Amino acid sequence: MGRTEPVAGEYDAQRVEAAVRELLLAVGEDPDRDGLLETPARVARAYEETFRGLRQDAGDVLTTSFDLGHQELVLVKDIEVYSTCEHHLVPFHGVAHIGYIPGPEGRITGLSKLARLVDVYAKRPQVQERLTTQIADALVDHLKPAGVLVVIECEHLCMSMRGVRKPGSRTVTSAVRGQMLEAATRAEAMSLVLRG
Ligand SMILES: Nc1nc2c(ncn2[C@@H]2O[C@H](COP(=O)(O)OP(=O)(O)OP(=O)(O)O)[C@@H](O)[C@H]2O)c(=O)[nH]1
Ligand SMILES: [Zn+2]
Repeated sequence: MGRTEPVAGEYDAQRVEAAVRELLLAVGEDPDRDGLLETPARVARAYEETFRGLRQDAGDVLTTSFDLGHQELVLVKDIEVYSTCEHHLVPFHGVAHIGYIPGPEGRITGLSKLARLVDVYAKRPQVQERLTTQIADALVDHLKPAGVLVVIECEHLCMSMRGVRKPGSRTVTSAVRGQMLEAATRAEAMSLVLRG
């Protein structure tokens, strides 16, 4: 079912731990001081979660689908997104709005599965554009919907806490597929997304 995605290798916690120790040394810290002793192991545990999506694909989460014969828009708004910018390895975070119109086969997925799908792609080194299109394409592949709209709004900490230092700016990306490309349908979905 769906297109095959590259599956990452096993998560190597020991290697992450060694790399974090090396990183601390490289920035001039002492990884053997009291407060940092457990940090490499802690970061290794945390990164397992932060990058868990590398070892998952959409088929792992879009497991439940039902045939309800409903062929109108389904929109889930304000799904929290925490991802990691692949350029600086710092977080970007915000919300995703996912809308789809079931296809003639009428397949509907559980609402929670849409939020899980966001995490499959967010829990990887990412750029926001790719995150957006991967979610849309996964829905197309797995649910065969008549149309899909994915809108993501995020603040990138690489732009807030360092570099250009512009806290509060939000980046909005969208991916639109199928019937949702039609002006009236898209306008209806977007007005629901923007309605706060
Ligand atoms: N298109 C896109 N750009 C991103 C994303 N996350 C971070 N970036 C940008 O990636 C760019 C990397 O630019 P570089 O010039 O290689 O890196 P840099 O010297 O650290 O750049 P500054 O952030 O401007 O200090 C920056 O402009 C970031 O704002 C994203 O999700 N999408
Ligand atoms: Zn960045």
